[in-house]
Amino acid sequence: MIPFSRSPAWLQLLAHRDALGGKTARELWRADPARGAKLTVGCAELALDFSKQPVSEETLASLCALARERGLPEAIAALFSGAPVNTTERRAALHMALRGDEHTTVGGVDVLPEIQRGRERMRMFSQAVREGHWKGATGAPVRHVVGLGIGGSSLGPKLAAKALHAIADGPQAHFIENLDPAEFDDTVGRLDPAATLFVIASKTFTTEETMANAASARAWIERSLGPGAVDRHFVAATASPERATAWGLAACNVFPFPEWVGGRFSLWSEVGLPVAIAVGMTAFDRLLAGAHAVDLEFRSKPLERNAPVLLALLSVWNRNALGCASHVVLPYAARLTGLTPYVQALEMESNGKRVDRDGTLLDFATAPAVFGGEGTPGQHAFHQWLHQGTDAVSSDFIVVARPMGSDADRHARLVAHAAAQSEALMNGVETPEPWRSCPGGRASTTIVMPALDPFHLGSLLALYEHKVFAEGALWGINSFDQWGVELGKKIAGSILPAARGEGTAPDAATAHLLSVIHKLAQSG
Ligand SMILES: O=P(O)(O)OC[C@H]1O[C@H](O)[C@H](O)[C@@H](O)[C@@H]1O
Repeated sequence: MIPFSRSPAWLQLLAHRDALGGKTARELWRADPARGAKLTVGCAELALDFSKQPVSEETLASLCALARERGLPEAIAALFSGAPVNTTERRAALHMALRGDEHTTVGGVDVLPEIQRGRERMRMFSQAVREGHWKGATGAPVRHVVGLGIGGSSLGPKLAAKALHAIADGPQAHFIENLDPAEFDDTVGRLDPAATLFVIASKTFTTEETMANAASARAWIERSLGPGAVDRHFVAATASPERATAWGLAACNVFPFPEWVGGRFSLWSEVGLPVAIAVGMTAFDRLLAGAHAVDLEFRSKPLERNAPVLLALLSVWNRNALGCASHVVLPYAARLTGLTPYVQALEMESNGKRVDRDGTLLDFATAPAVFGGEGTPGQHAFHQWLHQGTDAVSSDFIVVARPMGSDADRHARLVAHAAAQSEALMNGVETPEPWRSCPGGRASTTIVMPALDPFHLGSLLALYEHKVFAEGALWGINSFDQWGVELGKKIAGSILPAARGEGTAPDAATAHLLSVIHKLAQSG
């Protein structure tokens, strides 16, 4: 395939950009006051307002031509077919199958029966825990469920548990990710072991942080309830069930999920168990249904009205034509605080790549740095950089239409701030005092959710998943592997003896750093 940077449709887009002559969304709005309706697209029950992006209808048409030239419709079809689109690991990426009821084959095997079995086991187990039929070793019902996982095995459940707090009527969900034992101590310090259930979520069941936290949790349970208590206080969600049983879990406490579920796409699988326990399986089903509704649209809607595709095309436009090296995700909802790290992992692990699917070094930029955080607190922290910093940046605002708390007026104020920020970023302001002036011309999309509930949350997350896949397909990269994270893990292993003070560091720079750390450790 011709590299993205040399594809004729892209070269045409660059010429179109030059012809636009830096026209901003503000100028485009002046020229066409009906632009709002034309550039607002529905996605399941979400609405995406693209009208503050510096694009004309012609730009969007050319971007869609780029998508066709890059084979995006074929890539979407391949994704849904169960083909091994994750080429370096020779795996399908079929997380969509977890939220639908279609027969899809992977390697000649229909995956639906296995998925339905898994969903049924989740339903029965979460119900038993929520209704108090599943009891701890002392006979006490579960009041706290603690997810032990990291990365893809934690970000999704953690985000969803917090986002759905308003309907969480089961045991309280907690999450421990860090290798730093302080997080473990601080979390379990407030819990009663007799009423605590741990869900070890790890696709590989080898990840250092998760296994360290699982070992600490087992010691904590055994210390107060005895060695026999493990069976009543631990379950696992994993694609390596044999490792989980080798760890000491009864086979009936292991909830396996298939290899073709990528870590950062695993919320929809048994990894979502802490969420199902906290909000109930009916609500979890709605989360799946909301995501499924987006899957259907992504698969079948024309590119011109296909929201994940348009998000991806605009991202490529901002990144490669307009030079935005960073992208901010700004949910105006306190309960959506987990969205930014979730999207960050999705985008940066999937598309933070420097070679294409054939291994050829790329000569164009890929994933932007993603950061951000909830509005309005971010307005008092990093938004200054958005308004007056020297770098080009694009933004996603996420607004919930219906009030989330008890005070409707405060919700109106929250909405006003979200709208004000995107307007200020687009329009800027010119004043005689240069330090007050804001240049404007910053691109943003606003995603409106009718309500913060399971269905719309599912839709929002699937929207981002498919955006990231489409973007990777346009660039010609494999969005489903993450080899870059392995190097640091390997080096940490070789440094560990020296970090413990029991060996020599593998290189001079590390030896120096460890000596500084060890010296300060002893100084207290
Ligand atoms: O689920 P696990 O096998 O424990 O993996 C947890 C996480 O760690 C890895 O290093 C990857 O970077 C993530 O994509 C993955 O989700």
